[in-house]
Amino acid sequence: MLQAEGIWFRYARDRPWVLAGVDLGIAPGEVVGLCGPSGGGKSTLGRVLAGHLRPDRGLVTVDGVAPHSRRAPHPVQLVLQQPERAIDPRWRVRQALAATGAQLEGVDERLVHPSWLDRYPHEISGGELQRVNLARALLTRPRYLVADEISASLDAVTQARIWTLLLEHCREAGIGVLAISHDRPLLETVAGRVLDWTAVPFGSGQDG
Ligand SMILES: Nc1ncnc2c1ncn2[C@@H]1O[C@H](COP(=O)(O)OP(=O)(O)OP(=O)(O)O)[C@@H](O)[C@H]1O
Repeated sequence: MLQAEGIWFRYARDRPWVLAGVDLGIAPGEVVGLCGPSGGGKSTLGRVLAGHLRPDRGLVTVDGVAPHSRRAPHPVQLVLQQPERAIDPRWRVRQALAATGAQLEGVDERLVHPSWLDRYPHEISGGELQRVNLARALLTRPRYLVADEISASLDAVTQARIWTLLLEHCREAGIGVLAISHDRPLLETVAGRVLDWTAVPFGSGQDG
């Protein structure tokens, strides 16, 4: 179980709280959608869950344990909207995948076509690069995936393809997913339940 309990976070002491007492639980293999207003703190929560940001208060645990080892890949992997910002443009796809430390034989050809391996990021399409980015996260064998607007810049067909691949992999491996998107119909298609932060706003500037 991925559990976030009483998470408070702000980017600086003189800034308003972005997350103010957020609780969230995601079971293995469960797909949870998160939508809400722009600037509401969804991406911030994703970064806290994946260990990129440390909460000011509260705890994130996976099966009751707070992930902490810097040597092992984090059990919660974050996949972002712009894969070109996540992958070094000077690396070929093969090198970007190998940097995870995993064996490349483990790369699923449904996600990454072998012909892409010797190309640079600018030599494959945006949708293909996002598939490489997703494969990179999956190669670390995460327990949970935070998919933050991963298909927002893609056309409808590519978007559907990415989500089909992601859901297939996560179902097979029992990976829980937090899907963050402005696209509520998309979330209702991919997720078992959708949390709407419009109804319960965070980041409303509470002091605490
Ligand atoms: N690195 C940062 N430094 C300072 N403030 C930040 C930083 N990143 C985000 N913020 C602020 O934190 C708040 C929440 O941002 P966040 O990106 O988490 O919201 P969001 O719900 O994901 O928004 P969107 O739907 O537009 O992506 C916003 O007010 C934003 O300006």
